[in-house]
Amino acid sequence: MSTAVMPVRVTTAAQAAARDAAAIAAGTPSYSLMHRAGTSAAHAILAHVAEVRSAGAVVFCGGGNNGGDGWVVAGELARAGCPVSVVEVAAPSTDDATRAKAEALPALAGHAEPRHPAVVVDALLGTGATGALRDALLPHVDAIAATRAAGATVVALDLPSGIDATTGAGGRCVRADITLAFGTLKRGHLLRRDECGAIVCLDIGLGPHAALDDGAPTLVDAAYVRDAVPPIPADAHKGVRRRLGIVGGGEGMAGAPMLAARGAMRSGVGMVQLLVAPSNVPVVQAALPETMAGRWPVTAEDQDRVLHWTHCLLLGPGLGRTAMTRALVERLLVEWKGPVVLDADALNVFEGEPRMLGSLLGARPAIVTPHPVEAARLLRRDGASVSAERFAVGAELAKQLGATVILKGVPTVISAPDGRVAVSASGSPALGTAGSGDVLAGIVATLLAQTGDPFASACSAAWVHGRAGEIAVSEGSVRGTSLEDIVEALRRAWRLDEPAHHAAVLTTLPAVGSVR
Ligand SMILES: NC(=O)C1=CN([C@@H]2O[C@H](COP(=O)(O)OP(=O)(O)OC[C@H]3O[C@@H](n4cnc5c(N)ncnc54)[C@H](OP(=O)(O)O)[C@@H]3O)[C@@H](O)[C@H]2O)[C@@H](O)CC1
Ligand SMILES: [K+]
Repeated sequence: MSTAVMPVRVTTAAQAAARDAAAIAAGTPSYSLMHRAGTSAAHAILAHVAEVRSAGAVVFCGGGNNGGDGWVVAGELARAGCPVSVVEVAAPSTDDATRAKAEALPALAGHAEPRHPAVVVDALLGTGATGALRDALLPHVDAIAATRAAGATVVALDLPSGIDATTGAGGRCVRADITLAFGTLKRGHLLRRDECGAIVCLDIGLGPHAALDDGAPTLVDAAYVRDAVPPIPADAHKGVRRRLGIVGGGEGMAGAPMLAARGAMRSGVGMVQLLVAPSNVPVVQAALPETMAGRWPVTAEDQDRVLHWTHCLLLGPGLGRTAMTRALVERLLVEWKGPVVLDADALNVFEGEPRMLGSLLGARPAIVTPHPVEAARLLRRDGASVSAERFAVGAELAKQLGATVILKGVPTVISAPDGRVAVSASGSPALGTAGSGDVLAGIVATLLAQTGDPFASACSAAWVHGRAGEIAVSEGSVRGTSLEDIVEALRRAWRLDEPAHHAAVLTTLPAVGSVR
């Protein structure tokens, strides 16, 4: 079992408040959390938008503690010499916000007003907001948007106002270029990447209370993957790097298993064997000469050959949703007791029968990789509700199947049958294309063959796949990035490096929405 450390949690509004409360109960004064949040935010603004020193900032403060954070930011920026003005949308209604305003006012007194501010700080609402934005705030949201249109960088404190921290719901809301999240990432951030811009999670001094054991998922990052996936030893041969059998590729669908094979080959696999429709064997062999190709294992002899050879089976890519598929998958799951990854049609043929699939999987290391529509099919519910409740649905499916579930999406949620949940937020819209899931399946099956740990393999594969998408896009554009580029970018993604950041920064996520 992996001993990986994943310090950043993904919380609901209530889980975020519980962490603040736990730190306060353990002796940290609540104002010190607000002060730390505000000063760290001011430092982040100075670091990200150098022009704020000369052009200044305008800070929109609401009446709650999010507004209090805004007052701390305003005071700190003024003390750093920036021109600063505050738009007080509501007078402070909490003791901490009242104190924050009182401490900021002397620094702001007599300060130059920014004429063309470089930064607009959104401190209207944070995790305490409920329901849609009240009408009284709409002119301020418009004013923030207008200043952004004039060239200012919008920095949201904790989260863009108007977005529900727990559900991501919300119609009108602030559109931020940078969101400075306090202590934890909120689910709403990951569900509304377009509005959050780049996300920087700041340490506000919650200490061990940030990791409160209340089921809040952990965020997968490069450090986790470095810990979970062992380096390839100097004397590794193809047996050490493991052999992977991929069963897929029905007529007209030879591409899917080949993409899975290419994901595997760019993730350190030792050998791949593709078992496809008889008519596809020559094309697969010609396109990927470094793999072995054969026909679906229908006879006992075919079956023995692959089952004695492989360390892990990946079933599904391009297999086709047919009675033959159901029979083949069932038979292989009975004959093969080792690790398996099931994707696409290997899942689709168990529509409405998760318990049946679970009994075939038994207690072996197993991973399923549905997208929301496939998960909906398995559970016989609608796809929209699966997306909306992805945190709960992933966990439910994992329990029913007794397998680790990668519920793909933005964000991807990984659930283990024992209740562990993680989130992978790496990625780019460039990954939203046919064949992307096949590449992921090849990566995850390789890691499962090598580590035997389904949860660590699933988390690591999801993160690396997303990271390859980020890298491919950073070197070009979303529109111009093909799956080819993403497979190629795995080479870089597997370096598992991450941007060096300041000690007060817990993690960063790049802006992925509205990026060309
Ligand atoms: N110790 C801590 O907890 C720490 C908390 N921290 C910070 O505090 C934030 C949470 O603060 P919070 O709980 O005070 O709530 P907050 O987000 O300011 O909103 C409440 C205000 O919004 C109003 N309002 C509500 N709904 C609305 C709507 N739909 N449309 C319009 N208005 C609406 C509501 O009005 P009311 O309902 O009272 O009339 C009230 O005025 C958190 O995100 C982080 O930034 C950090 O400093 C670290 C320490
Ligand atoms: K805000």
